[in-house]
Amino acid sequence: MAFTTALTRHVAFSSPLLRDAGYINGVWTPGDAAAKTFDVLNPATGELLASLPDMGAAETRAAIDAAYAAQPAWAARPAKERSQILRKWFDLIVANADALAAILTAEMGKPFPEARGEILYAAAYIEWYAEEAKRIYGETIPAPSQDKRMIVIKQPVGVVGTITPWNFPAAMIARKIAPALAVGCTVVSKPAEQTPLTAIALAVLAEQAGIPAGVFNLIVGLDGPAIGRELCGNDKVRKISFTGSTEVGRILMRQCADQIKKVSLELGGNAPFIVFDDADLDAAVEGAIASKYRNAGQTCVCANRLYIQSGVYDAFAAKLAAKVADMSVGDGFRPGVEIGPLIDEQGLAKVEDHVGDAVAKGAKILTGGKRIDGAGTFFAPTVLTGVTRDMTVAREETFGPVAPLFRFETAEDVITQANDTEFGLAAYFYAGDLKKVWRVAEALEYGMVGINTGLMSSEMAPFGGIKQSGLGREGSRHGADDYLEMKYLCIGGL
Ligand SMILES: NC(=O)C1=CN([C@@H]2O[C@H](COP(=O)(O)OP(=O)(O)OC[C@H]3O[C@@H](n4cnc5c(N)ncnc54)[C@H](OP(=O)(O)O)[C@@H]3O)[C@@H](O)[C@H]2O)C=CC1
Ligand SMILES: O=C(O)CCCC(=O)O
Repeated sequence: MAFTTALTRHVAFSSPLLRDAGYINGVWTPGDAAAKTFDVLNPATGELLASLPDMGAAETRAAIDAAYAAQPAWAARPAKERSQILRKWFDLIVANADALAAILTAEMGKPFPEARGEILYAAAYIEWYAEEAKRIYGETIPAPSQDKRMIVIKQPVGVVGTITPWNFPAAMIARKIAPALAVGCTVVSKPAEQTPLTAIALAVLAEQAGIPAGVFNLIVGLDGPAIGRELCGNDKVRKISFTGSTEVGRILMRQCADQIKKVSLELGGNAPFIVFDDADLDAAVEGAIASKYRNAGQTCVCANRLYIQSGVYDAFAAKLAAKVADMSVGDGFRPGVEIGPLIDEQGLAKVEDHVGDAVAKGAKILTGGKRIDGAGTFFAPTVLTGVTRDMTVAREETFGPVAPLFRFETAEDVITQANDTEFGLAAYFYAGDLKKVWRVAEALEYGMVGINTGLMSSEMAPFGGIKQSGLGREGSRHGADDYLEMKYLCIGGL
């Protein structure tokens, strides 16, 4: 049986959106590996949700061939037509938001309202790039002589391979596929093994929207490395777009080097969240909760290190701990739950390890600090004080609901500490003084800086990092550039 009653109990109304297959060249196919399957579990209960075909390199190759064959005709369509098809996909996703959110909560664990928010966030990227499809402008350049004209046109890069993580099973796919399809690329997409069902449901709606066969292909499977090797090594694929760990990003970049394949990488973070003495403290606490505990702390832009200036350290810690202690933890389908399970045992073990290391080196637990016994992979939302830079939480992304509070004295000192990491994705700070706001914003070595806010993601803004947090930007008008080649035309003899 492909889908279990544990799944249909939650998502019975959305079963028309589910298939127990990958999607290659417009056909739902179990692939050559039909005999092999893999299990999708609900992290809140440990229950089996579905068994899916475990596809690998052979199916990936078939999908690449289909995408390669479909690409010229897709690119040749007027931009307005591609735009209208994407717009229809957006409309269908919004119309099915509850059903999609139920699938997402069942396989990933985030609370249902948060899952619904993610579905609408994912849809917003599709809407945005449906609009941008019509605005891929070139340029004319004043020529150095009268007999010439110089023009730049933009063309799609070709077939794109996307590899995405489990923490945003809808949004990460949407923000890669939408710009790719909008500008005329075709796609072979591989979702994380923990969360393939949301991807399948999005593909079902893509088919209904009229996205032609071969334009969007989906491979589901356990063997990420084998699928990745095929995507990176196959010369019909012209670009890889990846979101996930820095470690895997590095592997993919190396694998793409042989063919000088384009890469977009959205990798790990180690976000500082700084609260200065002159900040609005209540707003800073709200911002810290929004940034730190969103998705149970499992986002690459979650605050990872909270730096609090001495004058407000104790007051901030007390206010934050009081609110965090009240957060409701549980199955994401239960009304009122704010923190769902972590994705799996491995994720839970990493969080336990970070807290254990901090406590062993002298940190104090104000609230939380331990796993919650039971079937699911739950960790109590935690606040740690007395945290110092020799602790693992200072260097590594925890990816869990743990707020470690560091104390600092001066702006110069905190900027040095905040920048003392190989990562450079997101940073946040709360301050009142305008001069300080500018100075600190400019000094932070990050791709994105939230100032007096803990949430800044939007399809309208360029999302991405510097240093070892990645290459390229997703969202905004800049996000389309990652899927375009520039071609210079020089017309002579005029
Ligand atoms: N930037 C971000 O948003 C994310 C960061 N992370 C960070 O990474 C840590 C580990 O999480 P994890 O889920 O293991 O992240 P990974 O980077 O391992 O997984 C992300 C995606 O990459 C695939 N993948 C894994 N190995 C390869 C490979 N060699 N070649 C091609 N694709 C591959 C995975 O497939 P499969 O699922 O089949 O293994 C999945 O689809 C987290 O604790 C967190 O710190 C994790 C997720 C997202
Ligand atoms: O962790 C991630 O990579 C997803 C980022 C979510 C967001 O867009 O804010």
